[in-house]
Amino acid sequence: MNRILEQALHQGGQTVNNPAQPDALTLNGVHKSFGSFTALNDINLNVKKGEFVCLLGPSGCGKTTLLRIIAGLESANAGQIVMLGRDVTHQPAAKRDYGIVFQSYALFPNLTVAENIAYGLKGRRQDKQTRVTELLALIGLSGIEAKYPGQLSGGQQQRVALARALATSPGLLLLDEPLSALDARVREHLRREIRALQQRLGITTIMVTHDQEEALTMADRIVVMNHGHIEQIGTPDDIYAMPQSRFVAEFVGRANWLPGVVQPHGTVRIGDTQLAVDKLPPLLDGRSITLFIRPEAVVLHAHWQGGENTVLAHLGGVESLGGFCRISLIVPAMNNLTLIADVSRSTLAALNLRPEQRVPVSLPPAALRVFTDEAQVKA
Ligand SMILES: Nc1ncnc2c1ncn2[C@@H]1O[C@H](COP(=O)(O)OP(=O)(O)OP(=O)(O)O)[C@@H](O)[C@H]1O
Repeated sequence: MNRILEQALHQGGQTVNNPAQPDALTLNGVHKSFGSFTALNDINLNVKKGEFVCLLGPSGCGKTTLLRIIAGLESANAGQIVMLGRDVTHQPAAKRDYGIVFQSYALFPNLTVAENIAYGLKGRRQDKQTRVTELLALIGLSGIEAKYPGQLSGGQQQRVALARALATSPGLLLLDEPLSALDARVREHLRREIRALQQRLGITTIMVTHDQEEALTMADRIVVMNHGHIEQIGTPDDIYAMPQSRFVAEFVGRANWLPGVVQPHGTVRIGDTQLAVDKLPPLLDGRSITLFIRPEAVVLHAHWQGGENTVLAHLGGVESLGGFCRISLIVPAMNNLTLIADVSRSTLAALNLRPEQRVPVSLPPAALRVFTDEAQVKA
């Protein structure tokens, strides 16, 4: 029997799901208020074993509060928390099987690396030493047992904090913005390391972040939060390509928003331009809607060839963003609307753009999504 499940049954935890295949974590209707302020409202989430889930959202959206509720460091006002089939809603933190890493390194400064890692371990001294050696090898820092946290870099301290969180082989790893105090280069490196380690160990992980790039590159699934509720749960691809709300579309990646009116024959009119849209939802005739398209889906042409959804634009500006370029374009036939297009450096070179030039621009019908008010409308 699974060690954690066995432990759960010994502890007398209530088995809620099918014990043969329980999810690593289930949240049912979690609610949290601080006085009259609602920090979390009706949070429902299932996390499968071995999954890496990111809680992503702007400052104050409730992601840390949710992580703390999962950890038992904060209590919910309503709802249920189930870990591996065991209802832990009313269990204290010490009875929940997880390791946690916080943003600030939270290592004991007066203890050595070995003592920090072994802090939560029980058993014989020799066994602890073996485990510490094992964990230091796992995080690529063998041989630093005797050092103190103050003698380590920020990235090294976070890796030690990670080793400490993994020391008891917990069923769940909770990470609260573990990389945000580090500089960009170390952050990127550690991102890859943490993800590789998580996959190697197959440990279910929930990470809080406000950094969309971190979530998109690390997570199996992303939970996008806003004002205490979940806006969308999906894979990074889903979240990026099929945002269900305007909030998600704007928080994750860049977007062009084009206000238009749906025409009876199934196109969308913006100024003097009629745009074809794949899967235009029915029942919208005559309604004002907003079209959404990602900047990299906008296609620029070196020469006018006409074609569907192709218009001429004035070049507004070109911004170099390292690996790619962001081009702003003003479209007279679409109420002088400004479009943003992201293109590779080689595409830009091939286009050979000149300031006075009119650039043919296509908006592929398959890349256009229809939003009314705040939500995406699907056909
Ligand atoms: N102990 C508390 N007492 C009162 N309000 C709180 C408390 N803890 C959190 N809040 C409020 O609840 C909201 C959510 O806070 P939380 O820390 O979960 O947000 P967050 O999404 O993690 O943001 P950040 O990235 O800035 O940490 C915030 O408005 C915060 O001010």
